[in-house]
Amino acid sequence: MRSTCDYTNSPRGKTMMRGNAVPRTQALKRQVSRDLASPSQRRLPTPVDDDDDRDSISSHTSSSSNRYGSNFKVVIRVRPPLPRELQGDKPFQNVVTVDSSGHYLSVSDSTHLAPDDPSNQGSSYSNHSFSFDHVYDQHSTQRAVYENTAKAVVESSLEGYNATIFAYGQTGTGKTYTMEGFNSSGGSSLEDRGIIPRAIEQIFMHIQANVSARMRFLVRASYLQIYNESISDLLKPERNNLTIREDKKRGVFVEGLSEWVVRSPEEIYGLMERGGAMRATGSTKMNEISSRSHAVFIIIAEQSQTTYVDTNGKEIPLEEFTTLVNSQTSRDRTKLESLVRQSFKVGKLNLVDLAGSERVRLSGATGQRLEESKKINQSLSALGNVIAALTDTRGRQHIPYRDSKLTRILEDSLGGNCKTTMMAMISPALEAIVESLSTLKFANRAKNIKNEARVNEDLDQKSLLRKYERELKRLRAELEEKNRNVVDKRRLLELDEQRRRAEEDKMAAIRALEQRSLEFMLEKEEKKKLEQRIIMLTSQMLMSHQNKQKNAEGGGEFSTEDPQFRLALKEQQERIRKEYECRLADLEKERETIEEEKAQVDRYKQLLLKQRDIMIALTQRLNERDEQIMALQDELDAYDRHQKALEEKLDEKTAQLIHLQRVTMEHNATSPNKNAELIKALGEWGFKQRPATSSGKQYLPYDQSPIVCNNNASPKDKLLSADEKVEELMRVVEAQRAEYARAMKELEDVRSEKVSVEYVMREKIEKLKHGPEELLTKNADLTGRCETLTKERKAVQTIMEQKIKALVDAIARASDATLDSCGGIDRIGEPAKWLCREVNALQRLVNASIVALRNASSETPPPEESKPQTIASGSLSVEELIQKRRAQMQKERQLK
Ligand SMILES: Nc1ncnc2c1ncn2[C@@H]1O[C@H](COP(=O)(O)OP(=O)(O)OP(=O)(O)O)[C@@H](O)[C@H]1O
Repeated sequence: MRSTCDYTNSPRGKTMMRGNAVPRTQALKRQVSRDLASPSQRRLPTPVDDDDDRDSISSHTSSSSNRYGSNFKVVIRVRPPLPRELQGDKPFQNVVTVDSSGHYLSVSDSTHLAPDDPSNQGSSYSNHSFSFDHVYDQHSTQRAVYENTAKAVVESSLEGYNATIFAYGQTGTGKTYTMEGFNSSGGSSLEDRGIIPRAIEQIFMHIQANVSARMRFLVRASYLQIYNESISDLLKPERNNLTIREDKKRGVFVEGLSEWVVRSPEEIYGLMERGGAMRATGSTKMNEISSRSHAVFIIIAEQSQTTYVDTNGKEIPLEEFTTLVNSQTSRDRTKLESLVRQSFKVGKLNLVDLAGSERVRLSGATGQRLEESKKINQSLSALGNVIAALTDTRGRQHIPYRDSKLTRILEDSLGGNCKTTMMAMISPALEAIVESLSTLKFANRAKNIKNEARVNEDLDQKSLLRKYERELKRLRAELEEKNRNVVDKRRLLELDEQRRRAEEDKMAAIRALEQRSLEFMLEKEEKKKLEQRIIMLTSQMLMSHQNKQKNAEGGGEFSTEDPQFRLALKEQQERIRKEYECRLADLEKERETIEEEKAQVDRYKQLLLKQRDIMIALTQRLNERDEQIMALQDELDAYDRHQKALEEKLDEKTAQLIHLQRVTMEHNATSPNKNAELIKALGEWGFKQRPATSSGKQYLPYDQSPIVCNNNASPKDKLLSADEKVEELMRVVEAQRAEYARAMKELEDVRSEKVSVEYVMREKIEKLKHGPEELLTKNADLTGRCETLTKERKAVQTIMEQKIKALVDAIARASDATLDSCGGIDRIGEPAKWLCREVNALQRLVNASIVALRNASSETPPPEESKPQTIASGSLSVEELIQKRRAQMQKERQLK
């Protein structure tokens, strides 16, 4: 029996030709055997006869090519036979034939038989032909699968579409291998890389090629698995049992799923590896490492594109816009922001590796594997139901997306806003023919799903990239603002520095001005002095000139015997002497004043010392007072204690007295019982009772009562009767009353004395408290006055020194002038020499008085200042000056 099923001749894959078409079967059989005989000439077996074949193929092709623009593509991949299939009990039988065009495949369960094989006669035989967007045979490489199928899907995600690639198929057919590229037999190479790593590379290559100032990208990734109908985050394993939500803006999404921003393929590989390690896998008979969960790797690529337009809205290149910006002032630049247009696109790429359907009989699953198997098959059957509902020719009805987590997550990808590619994997082995056919039929049905994909423009401003851009813009503005502030601060500091320098310059100028005016004053003074000196010298010169004239008239000889000369000289001497005496008298006066001041300072010092002593004495007295106070306090305490004791004693006595009075009164009422009571009371107080005597006298007198009397020792006549005793006691009471009054008085005295002592003490304490303060104030006053006096004294001293110096200079100059006018020291006569000596003597006197002045005014004069022969301001003494001058004049003479 032979049967042929053709799933190829239907643009929507719905029209299936079933039945027993015997004549055509023969032809197909021949065709298949031809293909197998010569792979190079392999052609697609078609259910139609040879003549119709080409037409049929072209129509398929056109039908298939029509699908090229579809948003839901279905491709098949036939994996190579596995070692377990090749080395099984039965010899391996390949049942899948793939057309060389890469769009068709046929599955035949008798392909091992030659068409003319006589053993084939009468055996059962079936053939199934399918057409898909692409069919990869077992020789197809990972690269070919990616380039021909996945690349376009990834590209669309980069254009802003939602895109999904999901691998479907029986367990062990190569889903994980196709998606990830892992080869369990080991020896994985770069060429083995599957769709996910290649997609990542493509995404980052695209970014690298397109990223610019106008184009920015942001990539983030998530990884989840659906295991036993529970969603967990593979990159955050602690996040389990996640729920699926849906909203108008985001569509269907998993709440709480972590998203990871990635900047390089390496980062994303890291995530893949981490998630892959967390994925549920297990070993089954069908697959050594079998995925027990559906895994979804999500890559979201966001991109922002900036365009610039001119004021007319026409797009302009960035360079032109930059020139425009640079030509504006900073205020106008903000207006240019309206000429910047930004668009945001968000593309989402779902890379789904489904768990494989399995027949429990074949996989040998038990226990946990069996449970997993059931759940996997359940969700895959829900996926089948969704696809069936989506492709139902009766029109769109309820789509049971909510029947499983898988269909819910893939809602957008199945019939929604997405460009989807379904990759169905099959095994070429005969033993898997049932599963392969089931997969192919499933895929064939899925071909008819229609998706409506559109670019996800981020109109709601939800994209992360937009948020980042906004944040960046804000941060940049902030940075700019801060920079501006920094600049302002720097400028402020500069200005401050300039102001400070200007202030310094101003102060320096003021100081210079002050200095200059001081110098001017000094110069003025100097000038005045010079003028005086000139006047003086002129008068001297006049005099010497007259002398010279006279000398010339008298024979040209200088005569000291001339009475007129002598008179003039004497006058001159007199005048100088008076002048010096005058000045000396002034100096003496000033010296006296200073002396007085010094004496006063000494007095103040003495006073201060006294004050200090007083202070010390006061402190000592204070201490003594403190001690006194303490002692008095102790005394007072003692008084208090004494007073208290007296009071207690008095109280006691008063009580005794009252009682005695009471007893006496009662006794007076002649009551014998009371008498006994009195006797008892007396006994209690120490009055010892004598035994009764015949005479009725039985009480010792009071002065003997404190002593217990010996009967034999006490004369009977000294004993008292009761009445006598009472009388005596009355006397005693009286005496005690008097004693009490005295004690009271004493107490009063003590009290009053205590009060007066307290009062005196308080007074003294107050005095002691305030006494030192007053003294301190006085002391401070005195110190202030001392300081002022010291300052004044110093000022006077300085003035004196200046005056003396000026005087010395004047003397030196006068003597020099005198010498000059006389023509040198050798030329002057005796009187002039005498005058010089006088001058020198005067100078020495002045120097001595300076020293005396300094010694008098300074407590510890510096040693160099105490040199008597040195003038304070100059380094030479008067004698030295004269010597120097003489040497100079001698030199001049020699030269002449
Ligand atoms: N195209 C191929 N080329 C070479 N080896 C392949 C190919 N496809 C699958 N295999 C190998 O087949 C075995 C099973 O593949 P894989 O694990 O990918 O299957 P699966 O469909 O993911 O299974 P499951 O559903 O159980 O997880 C692996 O050893 C894999 O290396």
